[in-house]
Amino acid sequence: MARTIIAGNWKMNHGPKETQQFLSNLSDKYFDKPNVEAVVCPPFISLPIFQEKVPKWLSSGAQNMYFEESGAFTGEISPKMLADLGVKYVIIGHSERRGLFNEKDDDVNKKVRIALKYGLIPIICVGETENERDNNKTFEVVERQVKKAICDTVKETLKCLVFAYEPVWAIGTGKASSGKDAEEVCEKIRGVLSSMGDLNQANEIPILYGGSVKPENLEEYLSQPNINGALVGGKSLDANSFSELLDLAGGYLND
Ligand SMILES: O=C[C@H](O)COP(=O)(O)O
Repeated sequence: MARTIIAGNWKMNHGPKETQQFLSNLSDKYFDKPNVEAVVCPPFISLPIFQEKVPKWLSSGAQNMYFEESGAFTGEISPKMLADLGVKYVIIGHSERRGLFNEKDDDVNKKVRIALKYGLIPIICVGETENERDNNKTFEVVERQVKKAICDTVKETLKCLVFAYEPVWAIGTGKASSGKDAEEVCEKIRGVLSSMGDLNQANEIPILYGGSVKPENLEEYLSQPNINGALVGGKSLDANSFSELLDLAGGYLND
């Protein structure tokens, strides 16, 4: 059974000062829950202060990275730099990277492979646009994204991956997918993973849902057999709502 993860993606929000404030607000609110792994992915510039102040029960992630180790790549951050800083996770292939920065399946694959080389756990984002959904292309798109993201990775590394199913139309729109619809796609993702490795390995891979997750709808996703947590944007920015999500997940899993 895959572990449960609640991961916050701050996107381009919270510089070092706000990061410090967030962590100090969070420390008054939340206590370690052994059954839920909590992750926050701040912007690059806030990662050092986050690493310095983060409580033991909270893990860090980057929101992106480049697929080369070093060199003349102005403005980029390498996997080695993230690993040296002690960052644990890295989001790869978020739809904002794919859509706004023209990131292709092939780039995603290169990033996944080098992340694994440096011991970073990739949170690989997949998901269809509204137009693709309207044209019944959801399964086809997601299957392609999953397969391409991990092609040429060794079978043994499958267990080091995390996937996030984020329908593009649900991100930041307040138009969350229903639990049932998200489950169908996450079940499909697990099936694809199983066909590329084996069922046991596939069952160990956390598959998160992302897109307008909030305390009011979290349980709808956690109650699905193939959804193992959430990748949260807006509601992870504030220590109150983020800790509420963690508490709800911890409480739900204990019931
Ligand atoms: O990475 C997180 C997702 O893009 C979801 O963002 P959201 O919770 O603001 O819809």
